[in-house]
Amino acid sequence: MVAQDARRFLRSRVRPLAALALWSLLESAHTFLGGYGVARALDDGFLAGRAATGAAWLAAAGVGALLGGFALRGVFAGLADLVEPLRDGLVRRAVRQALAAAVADPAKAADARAVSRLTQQTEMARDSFAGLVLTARSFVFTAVGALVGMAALAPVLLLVVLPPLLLGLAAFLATLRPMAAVQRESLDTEEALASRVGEAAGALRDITACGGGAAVAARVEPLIAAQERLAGRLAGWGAVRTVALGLAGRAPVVALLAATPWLLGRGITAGALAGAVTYLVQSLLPALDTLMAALGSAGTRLLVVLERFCTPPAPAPPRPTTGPAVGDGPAGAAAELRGVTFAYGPHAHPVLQGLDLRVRPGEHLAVVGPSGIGKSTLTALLAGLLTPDRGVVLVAGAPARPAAGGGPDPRRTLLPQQAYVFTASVRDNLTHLCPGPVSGARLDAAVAALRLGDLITRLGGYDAVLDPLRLSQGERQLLALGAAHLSPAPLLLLDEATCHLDPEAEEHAERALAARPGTLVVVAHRISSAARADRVLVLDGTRAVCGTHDELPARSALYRDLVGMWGEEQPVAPA
Ligand SMILES: Nc1ncnc2c1ncn2[C@@H]1O[C@H](COP(=O)(O)OP(=O)(O)OP(=O)(O)O)[C@@H](O)[C@H]1O
Repeated sequence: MVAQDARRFLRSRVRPLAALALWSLLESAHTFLGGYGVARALDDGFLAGRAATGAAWLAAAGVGALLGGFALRGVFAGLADLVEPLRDGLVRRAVRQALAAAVADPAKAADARAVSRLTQQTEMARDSFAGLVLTARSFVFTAVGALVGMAALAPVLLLVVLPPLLLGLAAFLATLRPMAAVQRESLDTEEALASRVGEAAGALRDITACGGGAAVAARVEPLIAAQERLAGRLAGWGAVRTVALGLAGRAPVVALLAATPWLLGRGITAGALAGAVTYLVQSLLPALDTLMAALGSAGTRLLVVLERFCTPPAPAPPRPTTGPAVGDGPAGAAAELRGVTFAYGPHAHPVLQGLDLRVRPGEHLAVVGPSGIGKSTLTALLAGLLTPDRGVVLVAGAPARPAAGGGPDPRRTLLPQQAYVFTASVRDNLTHLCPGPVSGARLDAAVAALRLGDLITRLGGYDAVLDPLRLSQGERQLLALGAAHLSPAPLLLLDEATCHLDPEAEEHAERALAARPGTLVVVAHRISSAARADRVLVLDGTRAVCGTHDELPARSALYRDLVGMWGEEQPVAPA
């Protein structure tokens, strides 16, 4: 995959590659002149007693160095044409992958990996690629310049220098593939180890409480052992690579020195020998060392980053579902859960699992179930205060999310058991969920609907300032219910928001809120509250059943028990 993409990219960048090659060719002239100038300066100049000629050849080598500098400037300019498009392409790919993931699962929070890909990883790929191109190109053209120079001085020099150089390079190239495989395996093991240790770290308290230390250690230790073994293998390959490099870089110098008497006997001049040593020590060795360092660090980084980009993201795991949506109805639901699974923590038992639910516009739905079964969790998910681990929660067709800016959400109002009342006028307490001013007539209508008149008179009228500490729990709940009635949100979620009212006041409040335009979801505190609703959702472990109060006893043993055990006026969920 990476190789295929790399080939396609390089084919699309023929012009910048050709420009780089031309500049590099000019740079190799500098290498050529470096050794050749030294040889000629000795043979034709200083050793022949012609100092001026010697100095002229040295000057020519100096001009070669200037030419090399000029060529390097061109190389850097051409490099940008090759490297920047790579970065742009990777950025495009990262954006496409992030968008595809967001479209596939709109409720999921933004993937942090996408941000890392867009910023750090694309920069890393660009820098590594630039470093590799620079060093690989420099090595190739330096080698060409040096070998052509030696051939120009005396072809027999190549006979001595080339075999150890080629042997060393072949050995080095042979290490690339197995070393990359070990490196990849090592990275995979490292990631697996990090994720397993991360899992364990998130559940240390539970592991200790359950005495699960040995079991966790048994899962982690094989990975640590594998990592240690792979680190050893990597070090072994690193040693082979160093030997190969030593062979390619140093052995030609040793061979040349060892063959000097033989070469002198064949008429090779001292100048040619000095030129050859200059090529090896001044040009080839540094280029080889830089290439090795670059391949070892930037090469590995580039390979890993490109693999991350080129491997298509894993498809989202299939959504677990408990069958057809509870409360199926026509499209355009007021609120909807699709395959929702939620747990309080990565290792906690899910409170809801694969729950499908559709609440119709204008419907009055009651949610019942034993204490701790997940009723509040369900309302918090509908309110967008919690995000499902899997699946989607939609309110009026859009993912449920907390309101931007922290203000009241125009799509839903959630009243918890602890009513929110604050030190301000009665009017402010009743209208704080409304975006604009509320007319006196609307205020009066809501107060009448909820029968709050007596309470407000007792408190001193709409403009009296409230002291929340002097209100009873029931009075606070009544004021909060008044605010909910006035709120324009089409979805009203009551999470035991009437638990401090007597059954009669509760019935009146619920009927008033159900009569208000919009949809009402009530976590029922009494069976009478469920009996009033259009439908009842019975939460039973990770199972859920939805139906009318009349049909549910036949369909849900739990509902039958709830009705039978507590009677019509008793709490559904005992505290
Ligand atoms: N913030 C939290 N962190 C961890 N676990 C939680 C948290 N909130 C609730 N739980 C657990 O999740 C489960 C469901 O809780 P939830 O409050 O949704 O149940 P409930 O049916 O509303 O209960 P009740 O009728 O008592 O209010 C319970 O086991 C509870 O202990």
